[in-house]
Amino acid sequence: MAPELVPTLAKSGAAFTKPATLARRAYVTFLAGNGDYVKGVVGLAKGLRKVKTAYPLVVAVLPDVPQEHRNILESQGCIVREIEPVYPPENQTQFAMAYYVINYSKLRIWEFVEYSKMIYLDGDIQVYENIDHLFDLPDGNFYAVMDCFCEKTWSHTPQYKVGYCQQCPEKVQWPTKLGPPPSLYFNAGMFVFEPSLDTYHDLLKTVQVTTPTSFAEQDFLNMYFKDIYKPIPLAYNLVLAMLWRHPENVKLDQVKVVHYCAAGSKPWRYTGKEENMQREDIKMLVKKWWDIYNDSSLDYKGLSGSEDMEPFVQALSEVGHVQYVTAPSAA
Ligand SMILES: O=c1ccn([C@@H]2O[C@H](COP(=O)(O)OP(=O)(O)O)[C@@H](O)[C@H]2O)c(=O)[nH]1
Ligand SMILES: OC[C@H]1O[C@H](O[C@@H]2[C@@H](O)[C@H](O)[C@@H](O)[C@H](O)[C@@H]2O)[C@H](O)[C@@H](O)[C@H]1O
Ligand SMILES: [Mn+2]
Repeated sequence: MAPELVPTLAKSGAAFTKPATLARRAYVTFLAGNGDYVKGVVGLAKGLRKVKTAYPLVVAVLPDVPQEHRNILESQGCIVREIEPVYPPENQTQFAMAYYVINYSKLRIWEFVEYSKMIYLDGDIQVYENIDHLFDLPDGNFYAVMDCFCEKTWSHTPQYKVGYCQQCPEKVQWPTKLGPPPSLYFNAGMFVFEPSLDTYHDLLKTVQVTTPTSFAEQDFLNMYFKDIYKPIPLAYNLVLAMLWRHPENVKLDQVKVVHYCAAGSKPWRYTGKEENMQREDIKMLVKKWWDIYNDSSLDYKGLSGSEDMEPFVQALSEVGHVQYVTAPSAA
């Protein structure tokens, strides 16, 4: 049964179109376990509300996410969808982080075909400026931001060993003796994609015949979407290590999305003890995350709380399954 669509009324007013012609778009994130990542997802839900996105946030939860956490997410206006885990084939691979094995379950989001276009965001991401315009990128491609190969987590790779990084390909040339340089490689913490059952079934079939590698489903997605991957600017997914690895590529005041993936940078676990965690920019970004997380004015107020919701909209929303799309206000 299609999930209850939680209408989000954009400040620009809402236009109604018949369900058949809805622009079915949503943000989606992934939550596993009964630990503290739920704080990341609550922060993300509040951050998206703060930037007045016109679209809902779907949370794909593994069965081990407790009901209490699901209730918290629903109380924050999220659409909670339970998914089954996806396990890679038995293997001897040493993942860069042991828990990365659970990230293969992200692949279930291709099954969410009630949406025509989705933006995936890790739970350790925060959106500080509206990025709804990314939904208008041309269909048929996979959009994401290029990653960096300079962190120790990459020390097992040939590019790290020769000092090559796609973020500065002119600095250390890719040695021709190693063949062609690696294809452009994206960080899988944020991407724009189109759910499709054909793609979904092919992904799951391909995973079972693909030897896992250290960055788990990120490596897999890069291999799978290599031919249709289109890089988008770093402003849409600032992998924090870029601040010390490639500062020349970062214009922090233009960054719209921050990915708290550097060791020790998860705001809800931040102690400041790890390498680079005492940097002023890191401390500022962690505070920025907490300011949103702690801002009760950003809590979801449900339908009754949307005082600017016209009575007509209120009545319609009570029949459920209505998704609002933004439209230029008449004024
Ligand atoms: O215990 C966990 C580990 C990961 N995740 C989800 O999986 C994503 C990817 O893991 P993580 O962001 O820790 O990887 P990183 O980007 O730091 O390498 C997280 O953002 C969460 O959305 C989760 O829900 N519970
Ligand atoms: O399971 C593999 C993970 O791989 C990625 O994280 C890594 C990777 O980007 C490295 O390149 C960075 O060096 C590292 O810091 C970062 O944590 C995704 O962000 C995450 O969602 C997930 O897919
Ligand atoms: Mn992440």
